[in-house]
Amino acid sequence: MHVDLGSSLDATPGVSRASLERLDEQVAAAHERIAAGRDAHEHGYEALNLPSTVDLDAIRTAVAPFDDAEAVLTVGIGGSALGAATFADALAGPDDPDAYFLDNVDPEHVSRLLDSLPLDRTVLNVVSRSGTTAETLANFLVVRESMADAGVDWTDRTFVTTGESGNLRSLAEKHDLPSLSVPDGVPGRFSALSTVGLAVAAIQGHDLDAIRAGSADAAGGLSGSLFETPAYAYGATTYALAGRGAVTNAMMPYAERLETFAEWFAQLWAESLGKDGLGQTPARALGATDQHSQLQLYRAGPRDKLVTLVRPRDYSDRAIPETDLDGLSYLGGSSLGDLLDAEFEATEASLVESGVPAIRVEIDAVDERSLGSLLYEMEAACVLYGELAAVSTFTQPAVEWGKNAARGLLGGGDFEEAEAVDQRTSLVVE
Ligand SMILES: O=P(O)(O)OC[C@H]1O[C@H](O)[C@H](O)[C@@H](O)[C@@H]1O
Repeated sequence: MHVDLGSSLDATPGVSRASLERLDEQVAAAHERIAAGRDAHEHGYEALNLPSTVDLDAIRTAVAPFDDAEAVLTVGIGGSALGAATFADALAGPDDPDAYFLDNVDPEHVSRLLDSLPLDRTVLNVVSRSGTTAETLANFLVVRESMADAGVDWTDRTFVTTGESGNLRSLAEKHDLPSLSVPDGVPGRFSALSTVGLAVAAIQGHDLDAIRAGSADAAGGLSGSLFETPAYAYGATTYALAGRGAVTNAMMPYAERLETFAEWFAQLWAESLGKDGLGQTPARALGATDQHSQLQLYRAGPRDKLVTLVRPRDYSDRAIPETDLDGLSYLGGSSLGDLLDAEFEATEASLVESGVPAIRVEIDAVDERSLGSLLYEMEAACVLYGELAAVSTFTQPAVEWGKNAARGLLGGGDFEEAEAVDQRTSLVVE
């Protein structure tokens, strides 16, 4: 990824080149810590070793029985869905099996989706690192029943990705299902480049080697200076801006195919860095669409934001037909890509003009190699930010609290968090 920090210099809030140079000493120390964590295979840091540890052949072998699939339905949530969905939405071609994701338990949505799928030609991909997430297991039971009702032997159509033990692992063993393991030490939101994120890409026929090559390039490029490492430039600058008041980070790709990437980024940034009263709220926007809605706030609202503008440098373009319609001739002979690029640059300039910090992130193209690199570098940026902020990047106690409360309410165990539900105050207005 290519990072241009220029539009964040001297904004309000903003950083100066001198302050980034001072911060670079802390970046060097954080880089040492990250390298030591990777060498010792520590929890979380291990995710940054995935380019060399992921077993692509194991993924290909696990999905080989499903080479006739017309659709792949992933049942998973959070880190067990968003990485795979990012690849699927970015890379999908017209002849690929369709990818669907059940990452919610909205009953109407689940029923409608199941009614629309050719279940006898669908692969069911059940993913849960812990093997205990209620939404995932409930959806799995519902899909399994639908398959049975449709006369489909679900054991022929299902594969599982989970930890070495737990409910899902036992189920896979009991029914002799093809399965993959979630690698040790890799938290869900850092697992896009592992078995968790790559199995759907394999079923869709995408180039796993190129994804890995892109992430390996990025891993090889990590150095002790933010001025030499795009991932650290992004992580250090977003950290510095948050400390100066930019507590919201609007992630705004200018490519429809990267819309899900912004969702993936939101989980990575929010769950990893939202600790101890610190963090930076990820907002999701899409260029150019959200120029016509959210940009007003970004430019003229509270001075608590930075905008990350993302775009591919190369894409297949489409010409705009010539026209003699009054006032529109300037569009004719141009292209949709020219227009989108102009919108990107105009938006960046408008933010600079009003003093709002922006960071420009460019990738070569929306392809396997660039995505492997982009996801790896955003993970490295996040880990660096967490080191600089001294937060526990790889845990999510606040999320676990809510999971326990919900499980307790459903009678899934004795969880004291569930008591808080009865203790809430209500103030009803009808
Ligand atoms: O993969 P699972 O164990 O089912 O977890 C799925 C998700 O559950 C929780 O909400 C965690 O906070 C997320 O980080 C995780 O990605």
